[in-house]
Amino acid sequence: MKCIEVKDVSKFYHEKRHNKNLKILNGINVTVPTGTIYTLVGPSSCGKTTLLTCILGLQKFQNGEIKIFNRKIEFNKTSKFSHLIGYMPQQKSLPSNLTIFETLQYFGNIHLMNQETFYERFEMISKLFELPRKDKLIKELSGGEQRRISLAITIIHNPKLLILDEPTVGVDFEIRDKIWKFLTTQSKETKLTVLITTHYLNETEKADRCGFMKRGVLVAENSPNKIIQHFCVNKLDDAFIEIYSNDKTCFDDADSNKFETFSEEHEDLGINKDKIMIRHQVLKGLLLKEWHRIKRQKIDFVTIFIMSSAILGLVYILLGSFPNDLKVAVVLSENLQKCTINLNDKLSKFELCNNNTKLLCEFLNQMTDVDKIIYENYTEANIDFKHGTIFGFISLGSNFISSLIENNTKNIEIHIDSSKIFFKDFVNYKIFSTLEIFTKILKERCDINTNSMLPYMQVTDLQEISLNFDLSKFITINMLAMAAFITPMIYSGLIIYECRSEGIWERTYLSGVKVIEIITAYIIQCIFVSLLVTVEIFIFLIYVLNVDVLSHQFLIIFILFELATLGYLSGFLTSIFFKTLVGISGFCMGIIMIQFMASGIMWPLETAMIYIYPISYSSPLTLSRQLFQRYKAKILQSAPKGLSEHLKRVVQLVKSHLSSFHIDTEKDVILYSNDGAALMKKFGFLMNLPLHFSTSKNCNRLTLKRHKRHD
Ligand SMILES: Nc1ncnc2c1ncn2[C@@H]1O[C@H](COP(=O)(O)OP(=O)(O)OP(=O)(O)O)[C@@H](O)[C@H]1O
Repeated sequence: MKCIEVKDVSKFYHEKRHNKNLKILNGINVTVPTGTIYTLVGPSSCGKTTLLTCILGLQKFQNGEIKIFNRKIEFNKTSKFSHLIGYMPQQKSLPSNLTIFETLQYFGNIHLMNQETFYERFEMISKLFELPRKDKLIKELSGGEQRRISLAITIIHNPKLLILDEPTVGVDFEIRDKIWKFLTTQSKETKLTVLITTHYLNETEKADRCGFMKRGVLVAENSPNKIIQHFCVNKLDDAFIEIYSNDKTCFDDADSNKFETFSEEHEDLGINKDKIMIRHQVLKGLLLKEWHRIKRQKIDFVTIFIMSSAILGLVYILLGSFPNDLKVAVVLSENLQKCTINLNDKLSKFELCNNNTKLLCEFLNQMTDVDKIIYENYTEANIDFKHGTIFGFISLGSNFISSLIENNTKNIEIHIDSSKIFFKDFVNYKIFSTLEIFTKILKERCDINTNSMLPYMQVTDLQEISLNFDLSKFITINMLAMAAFITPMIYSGLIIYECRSEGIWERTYLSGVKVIEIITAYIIQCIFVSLLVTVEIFIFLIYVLNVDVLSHQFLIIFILFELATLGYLSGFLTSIFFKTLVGISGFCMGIIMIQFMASGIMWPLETAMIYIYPISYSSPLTLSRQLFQRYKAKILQSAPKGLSEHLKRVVQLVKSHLSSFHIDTEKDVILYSNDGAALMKKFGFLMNLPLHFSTSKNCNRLTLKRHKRHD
């Protein structure tokens, strides 16, 4: 009976660079009878591994025919033989973070072994190959130990055919002897067929037949003894020299003819006719392996997952807050330089109101949160401003106070670095609010009529006074989406890379695991990871950041989950298209950055050119943003600093003048008064301020409408 039959097989690789075909196998004929050990020898690169992978259906070949168990082999369709074949590749192909037991259990599961048989085989193999303690991690084993584990995997399911690619490399003499004893007894007692490649010719002598390959051609095939006799030498080593140095051949056709042709008997070997689409035990094996991996890499796993919360935490800490200690120069004319900034003295009305220097000091005192640097000289301040060492400067003339009261703005000059857009707004805001407080002081403490001062604020250099510093609100929804997307993407991309680089997939596939089973296992992992990220972000939002998710919890959960799933799938697809770590991580970063830019997180999309829109609208982040918008979901930081602070001040100001008022930080600001004319006189200036409000007047009501925001 022939177990393997290779007839006239040729294979070449197309070399793109040289545009020519590189022939690796050239009309190879190999016959391996059932119950025999066949060694394939030959110099490095002669095509031994290529032949084995063609036999296993892992590689395509251009000409010829290969049969195993009387069945024609087709590329990528060997799963029906999986339980009959054990393949040990040249690379170790082991999951480095699993223990010896877990590794063998994984292969036991995907081979559908029942528990009892598995434990029996495990004990037997452990003794036979003198395996280390079963709870030792694969990565902790020596090279020789790992080879033994690799061989143990190959035979755990008691296959009928073993295809071993240099199994004894790096294995000590004693164990090598044991392995060969095992192979020879098994071939005799259980009709095990073994096709083995090796560079050790002394091993070859123990085989029933051996084939010598040279540059893709089988140049000799016979039993070791017959080859020795044929060349009239004492050892195979000498025959090897005759074959390779002197270009001699040795075939004995009679030998192969003595084996019977294929019979229907092979049908009884139990060709896999499994019709179940997803086998429970296989799925369990796949998931268990991933679970063990997560367990072993828990620090990496937790670190990746904490990233989501860390991103959000940083957004809340860093964005939307006021900048600290921005250097702002204050140029004071000579007679005002005596002013000390930290003047906190409780001054009497007379001392304060009749002394411009004191009033100025009070004015500067009100300008908090900026680092005020006093300059004596306008030119010096201007030079420093141009060099960028100070962010802006205010030059106050000698009669600044009186001119302020008289509504004469010539005595104040404000320069702000507008290239730093957020800071510009902040400094504008600071100056505006300082003036606002200052006018209040003048009014309340000095009884100075400040009404005439109010219009002053319209004519200063403060072109764009943004009262709204709740930047975090705009960014948070996007960041939330980003955080949910990033972690699963990176996780799935890297996990798949790790599996592939370990070489586990090839072995898993050869063990008969179906693509649908692998996909199902990934979907389950995807759901698990996405749920984890969703729950993590949701808990972080509510319990750590104290974010009010209002009544849109389910929408937020849905969007987070959907984004995490899309992130996971993106990582999965990335790792399919890119084979290297650099490719996967680079592409993941690229996708993240593209989404970051194109989804309007960084800058409103309305400003983008129209051809960016397709990219933008294909981004999951844009879609989720739109969902938020559509359902008017609100995610508010517990205390959006800028807006609420400012509005509180406006409220105070308004309160002191108006009979009733209604204000809501999210809605329009509506000011009511019994006297419409007085209302407009006192607060008409608000209409001219280019705030984030637009205004409309209606008799006794002044409405400050919030502009539509991009989020
Ligand atoms: N994907 C590929 N593309 C191009 N050439 C390849 C590819 N895979 C293998 N080869 C070439 O095919 C030849 C045979 O490789 P193969 O691995 O079969 O050799 P081998 O006899 O098993 O060598 P060794 O004993 O060193 O393992 C080598 O020259 C190798 O460079």
